[in-house]
Amino acid sequence: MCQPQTGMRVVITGKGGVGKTTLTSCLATVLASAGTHVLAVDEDPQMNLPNALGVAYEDAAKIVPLNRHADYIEEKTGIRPGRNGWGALFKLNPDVEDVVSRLGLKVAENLSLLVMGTVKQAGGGCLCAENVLLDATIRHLALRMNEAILLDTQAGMEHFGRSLAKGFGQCVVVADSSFNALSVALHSASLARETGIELVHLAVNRVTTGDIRLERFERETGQKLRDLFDTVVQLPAEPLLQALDPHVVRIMADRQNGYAAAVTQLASLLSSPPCPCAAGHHQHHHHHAH
Ligand SMILES: Nc1ncnc2c1ncn2[C@@H]1O[C@H](COP(=O)(O)OP(=O)(O)OP(=O)(O)O)[C@@H](O)[C@H]1O
Repeated sequence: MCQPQTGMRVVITGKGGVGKTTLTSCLATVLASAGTHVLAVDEDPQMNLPNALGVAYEDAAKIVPLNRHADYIEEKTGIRPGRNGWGALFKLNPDVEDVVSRLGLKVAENLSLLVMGTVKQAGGGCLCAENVLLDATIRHLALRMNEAILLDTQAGMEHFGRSLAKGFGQCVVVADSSFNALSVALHSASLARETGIELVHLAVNRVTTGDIRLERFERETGQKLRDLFDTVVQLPAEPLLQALDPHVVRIMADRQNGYAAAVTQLASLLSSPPCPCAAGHHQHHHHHAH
C-alpha cells in the first residue's frame, strides 16, 4: 500500500470561468457530508469560494485573506507587508501552526475555509513577507493529518513552486470542451507534472449530449486525453447551477442530479486514487521511477 495515510490533498486549476470554484465547493460539500474533515483553501482574490459554499455576504466581507493580514504576517515573519525587509529580522521559516485555527472559518459540519489570497509573481518568486508566509502555509498544509485539503488556485500551481508538490499529490485540471480550454488544460497538466504532482486528472465541465468537441480536439491535435491525464471525468452542463449561483452546494443533496453524481464519482476517485507505483501505470510517470 503506497498511499499515504495523511488525507487527500488536491489542487484544482484551469482557465478562468471554467467552473473551478463550483467544482471545489461541490467536492468539499460531498466529502464533508460523507464525514471527511475538509479544509477548502481559496487563492482567489475575489473570494468566490466563500459565496459558493454559502457563507453569508456580510460574513464573507469580513474575511481578511492571509496575504493581506498585515498583523498576522508581521507577527510571523517579523516584517510588515510592503516594508523593505533588508536589515530587519526576517523569519524565512515562520511557524504557521495556528494559521487554520486563527484565520480559518468553519462553514459547515466538517468543513472549514481558509482564504489565502494570490501569490505575487514578481520576478518569479519575490521574497516579500506575504510570499514567505503563503509558502510556509502551503508547507504547513502538507503536514496536516486526516483532513482532505482542496486548494482552488487562480494563478496556477507553478507559482507555488516545489513546496506545493511536497504535500499535494493530486491535481484536478478543469476545462470545458472548447479547443482553447483543452489546450490550456494540457499546458496546466505538464506544469503540474513538472512541479512534481503525481496524479493529474482532467475534469471536462459543462458537457452536453452530442458534444463532439473532445473527439475533434484529439483528432486535430493527435493527442489522446486519456494518455495525458491519469483520469478523465466529464461533468454535465447543469442549468440549475446558474440558478443557484453563487450558493451552489445545495445541488449536491440531490442524488438524481447528473452534475452531483459526477462530482461524487470524482470525489471517491480522489479519496482512493490509483496507486502511482502500480504496474501498468501511465508512461509519463516513468521518469519518476525509483
Ligand atoms: N456544469 C455546469 N453547468 C452549468 N453551469 C456551470 C457548470 N459549472 C459551472 N457553471 C457556472 O459557470 C460559472 C463559472 O463557474 P465558476 O465560478 O465555478 O468558475 P471558475 O473557473 O471558478 O471561475 P473564475 O476563474 O472566474 O474563478 C458560474 O456561473 C457557474 O454557476
